[in-house]
Amino acid sequence: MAKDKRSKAPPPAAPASAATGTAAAASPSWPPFKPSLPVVDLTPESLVQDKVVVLRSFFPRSLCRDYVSFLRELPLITTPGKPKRGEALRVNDRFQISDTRFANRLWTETGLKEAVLSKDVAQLWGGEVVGLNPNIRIYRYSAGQFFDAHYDDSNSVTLKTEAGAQVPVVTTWTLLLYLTSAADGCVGGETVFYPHDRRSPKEEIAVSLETGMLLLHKHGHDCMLHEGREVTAGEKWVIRTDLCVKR
Ligand SMILES: O=C(O)CCC(=O)C(=O)O
Ligand SMILES: [Fe+2]
Repeated sequence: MAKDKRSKAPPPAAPASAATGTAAAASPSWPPFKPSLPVVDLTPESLVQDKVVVLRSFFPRSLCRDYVSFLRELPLITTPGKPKRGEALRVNDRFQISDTRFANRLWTETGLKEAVLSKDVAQLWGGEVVGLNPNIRIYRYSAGQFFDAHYDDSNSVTLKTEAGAQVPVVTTWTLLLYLTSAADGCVGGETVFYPHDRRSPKEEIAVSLETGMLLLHKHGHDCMLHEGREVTAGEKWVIRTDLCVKR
C-alpha cells in the first residue's frame, strides 16, 4: 500500500457531550484491580526491535474474566460495515469513553508506569511518558469480525493530572490489553504486523492472543501496517489506549 494512501484507523469519535449535546457520558464502574497488581514481575519483552513490546500476564486470568463479564454489559456499538474513504474497515463491537480517572488508574495502579519507565525501555517511547490517553476503547470481536490493515495515527491530547494541572501531550505508542485468547475459546484474532508496508504472508509477524498480555506498538509516522485478524470462533476482547509523551 502506498504511504500517501495510507489506510488509517477510524478517527477517535467526538466526546459523548459533543455527539449527543448532553453532559459527558458517566464513567463505567470499572472493576477493581484485584488481586493487587502487578501479579508478576513485569519485564518488557521486545517482539520487534524498537516497534513492538509486550508485557505478559499484565492482568491475571481471574481479572480478565471479571473485566469481560463487566464489559459485556456496556452498550457496545457494532461498527457500520462501510468505512469512510481512506479509513480501514473495522468490523467489531466497540465502546468508547473519555475517562481520565481510569486511564490514570491503569497507569499508576498496575505496575505499568514503572515497567514503561524502566531504564531498559525508557528511550523507546519518543519522549517523556506522562500517562495514558483518556480515550479508552473496548473492542469485542465475535466470529467473522476483524480490523483490516491500517496505520494508527499519533494524536495531540491534553492530560489532566490528579492535581488538576493540564499537560499537553502527544500519543506515540498504541496499547492493547488482550482479555481473552485460545485458552478461553477464541480462535484467530491475532494482531499481525507487516514491517515492509505490504500485506505479505512471508513477511508477517503475527502476535497470538494471550489472556492478560499487554502489547505496545509504535504509531504515528513510522507505524507498521497492521491488522486484527478475523476471529473464527469465540470472542476476542481488548482494551485499547495509547502512551502519551510531553509535547
Ligand atoms: O484488535 C487488534 O488486534 C488491533 C487493534 C488495532 O489495530 C487498533 O485499535 O488500532
Ligand atoms: Fe491499529
